[in-house]
Amino acid sequence: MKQLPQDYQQQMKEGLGAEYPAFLKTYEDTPHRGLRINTQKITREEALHIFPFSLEPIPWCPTGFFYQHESDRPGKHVYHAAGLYYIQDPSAMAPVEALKPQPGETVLDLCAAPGGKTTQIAAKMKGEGLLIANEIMAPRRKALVENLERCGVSHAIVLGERPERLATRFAGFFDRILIDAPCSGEGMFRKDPETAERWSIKATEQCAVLQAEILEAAALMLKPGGVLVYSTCTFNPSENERVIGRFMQNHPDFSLETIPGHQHFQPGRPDWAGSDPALERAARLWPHHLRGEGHFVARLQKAVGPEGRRQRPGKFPPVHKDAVQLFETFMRENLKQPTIQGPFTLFGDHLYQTRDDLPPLKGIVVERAGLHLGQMKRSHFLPSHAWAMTLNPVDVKRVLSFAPDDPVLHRYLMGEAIPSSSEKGWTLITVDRFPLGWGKVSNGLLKNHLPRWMRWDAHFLDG
Ligand SMILES: C[S@@+](CC[C@H](N)C(=O)[O-])C[C@H]1O[C@@H](n2cnc3c(N)ncnc32)[C@H](O)[C@@H]1O
Repeated sequence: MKQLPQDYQQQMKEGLGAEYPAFLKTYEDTPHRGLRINTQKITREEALHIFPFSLEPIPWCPTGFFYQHESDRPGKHVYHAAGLYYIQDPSAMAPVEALKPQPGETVLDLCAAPGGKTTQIAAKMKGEGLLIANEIMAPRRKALVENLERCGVSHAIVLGERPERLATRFAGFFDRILIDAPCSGEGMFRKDPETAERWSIKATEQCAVLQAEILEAAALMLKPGGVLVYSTCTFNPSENERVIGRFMQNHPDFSLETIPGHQHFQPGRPDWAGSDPALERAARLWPHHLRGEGHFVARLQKAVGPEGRRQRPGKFPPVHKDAVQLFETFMRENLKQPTIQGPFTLFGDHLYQTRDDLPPLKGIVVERAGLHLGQMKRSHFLPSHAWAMTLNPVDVKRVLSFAPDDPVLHRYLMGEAIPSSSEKGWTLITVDRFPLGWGKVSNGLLKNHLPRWMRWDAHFLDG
């Protein structure tokens, strides 16, 4: 890797003292690679049985595994397109393990794109409860939506707001909140050397101001008794212990908890923040102590107390009954039994399954009001990719299933139409029993309905 910024080296040397040479040496090593099994689609046991990769458990995440980058290439396997796993830095799996979201809860992922941690939360919630994924940057939101679709997440709403604006609607609303904060990214210099080029002491100070603002907004949105996890991928104490230390001083109703799995990590460093010894309960993930990049994780609990008054639920635009009828006709014609009930809402001509227990969202950027079901055309309904990825093939009338290495399946993934003698109509394409997308059969040909972002280009499998 290129030269590390001088100021950065100096800062790490002063902080780490005798440990510094071991830390510096990690920049000569190849980063470790991880994937996380998406247990919303496949059990850990079945995954370990069918995945053709050499996997080794990641000690701090039961669904996480190290893989061999050169020989495995999991990003190029059909099972990736089917959302059976998410490729994620091993250390980045720690914050959601610390958050411990449960099925049925109301959870906010406040800085969500590209969705590594949102999909991890979703798997833990097993599709039950409400998951709000917020991402302020529009292009990053697109990647977030695509990852949620690929992983078959059905119970998420995607918003795109500044945290303080969200706090005006969601006061005291969430059981758990994750802040995977924007940061100076020092922990990623090895994996992503460009982050080092953007680094400066001034940038770390600006990040610290932003992080404190985000924490304040999140604190307002947490229910009494709720849990908040704050994480960064930087080593800088000004963005870690100092942000949390100041927050704790100003919020005596919050306590710092030892994170689950703490034994795998190093303690937080109150001595670097001139602050509360309780900061040792936070965790530092160091590349010279474990097989992963640099991370910081702190878990805070809000004291139990009376719940404040919630805003009355808002209403999404109503859906004309003709639109619902068109969708129900589609379900009757193509599914063995209806799998979706309302409430529904329409954004333009796009139909969503949404919720009726949300606060009013007028004026808030809503990227996805729930599960995107499809598009209403004049006389028919065009089903969405997002919905296909949540379906259980046993509920679908026409299914075309392929083995992972079938060349015809690879042509489908490249966006081609494929010959088919199957019955006419909408058909769910699967690899083994896992959905990949829609096709529509007529006149001996299956027309391809994969969205562009899902399609492999001609060189995808090269190299
Ligand atoms: C570390 S990344 C999140 C990674 C993500 N949690 C994951 O696991 O895939 C931080 C995110 O915070 C977003 N962000 C930037 N400024 C923000 C702000 N003022 N408030 C909230 N989020 C912000 C960035 O766009 C970025 O996507």
